[in-house]
Amino acid sequence: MVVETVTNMEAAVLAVLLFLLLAFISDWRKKYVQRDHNVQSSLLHHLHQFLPCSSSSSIPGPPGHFLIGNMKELTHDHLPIHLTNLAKRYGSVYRLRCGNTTMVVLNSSDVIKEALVKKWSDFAGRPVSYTGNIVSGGGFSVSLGDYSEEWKAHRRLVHGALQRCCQQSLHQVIERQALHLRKVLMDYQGRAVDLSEDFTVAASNVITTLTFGNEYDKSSPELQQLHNCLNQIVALWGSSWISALDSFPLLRKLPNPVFSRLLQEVVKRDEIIKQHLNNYKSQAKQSEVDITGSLLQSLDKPPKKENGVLLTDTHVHMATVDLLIGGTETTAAWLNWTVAFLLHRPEVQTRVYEELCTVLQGQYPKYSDRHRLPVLCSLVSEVLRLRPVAPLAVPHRAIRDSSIAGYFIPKNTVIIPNLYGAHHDPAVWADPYSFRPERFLEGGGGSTRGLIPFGGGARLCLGESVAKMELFLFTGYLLKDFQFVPPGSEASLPDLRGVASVVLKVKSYTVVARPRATTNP
Ligand code: HEM
Repeated sequence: MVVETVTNMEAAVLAVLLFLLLAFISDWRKKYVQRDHNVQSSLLHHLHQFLPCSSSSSIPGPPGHFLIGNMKELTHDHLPIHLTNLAKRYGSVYRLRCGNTTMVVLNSSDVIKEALVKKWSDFAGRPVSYTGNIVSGGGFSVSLGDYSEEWKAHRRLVHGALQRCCQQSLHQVIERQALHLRKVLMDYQGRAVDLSEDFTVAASNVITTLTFGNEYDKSSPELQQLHNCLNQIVALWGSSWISALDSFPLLRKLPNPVFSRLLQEVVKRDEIIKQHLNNYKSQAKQSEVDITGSLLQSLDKPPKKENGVLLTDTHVHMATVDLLIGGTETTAAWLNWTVAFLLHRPEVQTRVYEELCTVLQGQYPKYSDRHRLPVLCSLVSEVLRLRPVAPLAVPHRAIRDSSIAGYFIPKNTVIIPNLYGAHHDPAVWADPYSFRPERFLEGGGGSTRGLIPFGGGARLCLGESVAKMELFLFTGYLLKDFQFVPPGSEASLPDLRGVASVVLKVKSYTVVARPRATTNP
């Protein structure tokens, strides 16, 4: 015990010295958010050398290096692919150690469902951290808040508001944005363009309409400010300069401009959201079909206490942050992937278009038409399978001792559900790396039962119903009116490997949206 304390102290002192050294020799004041990943990785790599490794367990896993454990495995630029490759050697459940933290990576839909769905109450926690606490406004967010009575009441409140709005207003809101997107594409008049920003604006407008009662133009300074701020927070929080603070508390006493910047962005975020919510409250049009209206009205209704938990404006505030962050980049990335895959297999586009023409005879699809449009649905499912946009979900934490696939999992183990790996499991999917939507059609051999793009159990994506309606309607509207073609030769086809961060995105590419002959200008 004494030896361990001394070792920890030495490690902390060495870490501080190393941190200072690295801080001075690198030009870290410049562009520290976008700066190269290698410098950050090497910082963590060095710092983690000084952490003690925990004792071995029977769960298989790659051998750890002296002092740094398996840190190197986590610094790969495409982590989901790397973790999936490790599963080929170590099986569908393996462990990685980083400092004092043991992570268990789950790589098949069976083991992920065992943990997240069957044993949901054992694995519903989130890892608690110093910086996570700051980003989540003191643990008040649904996505990062740890499992507790308060968290349950909060999630239930937001879930209820989303359900009401799905039933009453969501369809209309998405239709409006899909028509707006159609106009934006028409205005490009067949020029080759990168559509990623237009997809982001469309997805974001669905959420801002539901939360603030407002939609924005691509050029709107308010929208730019909101997106920049939220994207900065996600990028800064993911940087190693920040995660080092969680592992090495002593570093919190040192000046850290990246951390100061994170604090500033969080303050800015909170000001923006507060202002929008205040504007919303002063509007005459607030109603129960908006998420915010619904949330606020729930707070106003006595009793405010759910199971002894008092929900406040802060919960509404953080729920808005959750929905904006969770509901914008994910949906937008999925739309961008869909067009990218369609450029590689244009005959799939033709099949969807023919189905839309035959079944709907010139009308736009309604969500209730989905049972009559199996080809369109198969496209949605296949893109969700091949490129689950949240490829490693959000880490879970074991809140008590438990087991997965017969392995003992001690309390506080961090669980990484590798959704990307599960969706490429050759035991479940024939030819798993190929884009073949037809696998989901009758006789195609694939089943949506193997899909888990939204996670599962207590932490199932809160926006699953919103997202499913968006993916179906946006794709149906776009493919009814446009044929997507590459701007030039085969060489201009998008790179399908992707860039993996919290969200798995396609590398930027350009495309021509050619109006169909049947499309009215
Ligand atoms: C293609 C679209 C989307 C995908 C693939 C997706 C996927 C996911 C995944 C995998 C998780 C983590 C689940 C876990 O921890 O096990 C998650 C969480 C979450 N998502 Fe989504 N999501 C999408 C769209 C949305 C939308 C549109 C919203 C909001 C309207 C949203 C809000 C959230 C929230 C709030 C959480 C945190 C839930 C919690 O911790 O309890 N997501 N999502």
